[in-house]
Amino acid sequence: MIELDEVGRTFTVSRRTGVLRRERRVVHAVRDLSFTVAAGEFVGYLGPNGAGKSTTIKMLTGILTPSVGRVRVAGLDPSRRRTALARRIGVVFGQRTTLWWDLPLKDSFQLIRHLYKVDREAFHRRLDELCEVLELGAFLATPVRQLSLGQRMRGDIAAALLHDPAVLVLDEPTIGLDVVSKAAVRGFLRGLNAERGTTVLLTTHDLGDIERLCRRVMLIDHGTLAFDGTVEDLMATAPGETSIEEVVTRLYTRAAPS
Ligand SMILES: Nc1ncnc2c1ncn2[C@@H]1O[C@H](COP(=O)(O)OP(=O)(O)OP(=O)(O)O)[C@@H](O)[C@H]1O
Repeated sequence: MIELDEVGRTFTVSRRTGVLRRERRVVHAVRDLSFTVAAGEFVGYLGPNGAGKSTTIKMLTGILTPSVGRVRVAGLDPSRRRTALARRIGVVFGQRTTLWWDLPLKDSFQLIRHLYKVDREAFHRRLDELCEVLELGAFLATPVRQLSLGQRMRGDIAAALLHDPAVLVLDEPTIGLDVVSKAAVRGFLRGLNAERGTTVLLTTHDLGDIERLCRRVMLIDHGTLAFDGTVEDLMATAPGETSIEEVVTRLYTRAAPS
């Protein structure tokens, strides 16, 4: 469902070093990154700040084009087939909303139905299901700006799934949520993957998300894949450690590649 083959992405940044002088520097946000995610997998994508996670997600969703290498999502090249891909992928950014701030939640959903050209009957069926499992009923008529963070996040997740995508990419979906809201979001995502077979790629700094949801974990560091395996394999990289926080801290603090 997701394929990356020797993908690299660089950015050129320039900074002023004198009155008339600028220094240009190439940042390798992602380099030589290869992995595949099969249909129905639930994969955690971990890495320290600046490791290259968002850059990867932006390439998967077609926002950024790779500098080198090949990306395929649902068989499509994301940067060339963004419209076709939009029908197959759902994306949730925990730090931003895709909903219309001043509109009631249900109006945002209607706009999304039109944008994605979702058939009216299929839309209402899907919305009813999502309202039930995400418990949206009580605030469907509330403007998004009046929603609590937990309510807004459940609204954003529903919005990403109204067109029933095969792949869901989540960027920190539980950030800032209290324990009850976190448990609700996690329970929903687990059910979505188990019951509908939706492929999920989850980026998070919350290792509780990883422990509770992901069978497989990929860890990116300095733009390259530093680990790919099960949570048990991850724990086995630091024998004697019992907490995932400690194991991940060890991996994050390893020497940077030259
Ligand atoms: N538009 C850009 N221009 C220049 N450098 C960039 C740009 N976007 C990302 N970078 C650099 O690429 C590297 C990877 O950034 P990226 O945002 O992908 O990391 P991340 O793993 O998502 O980090 P975080 O966990 O902090 O969100 C960083 O060194 C960052 O400064």
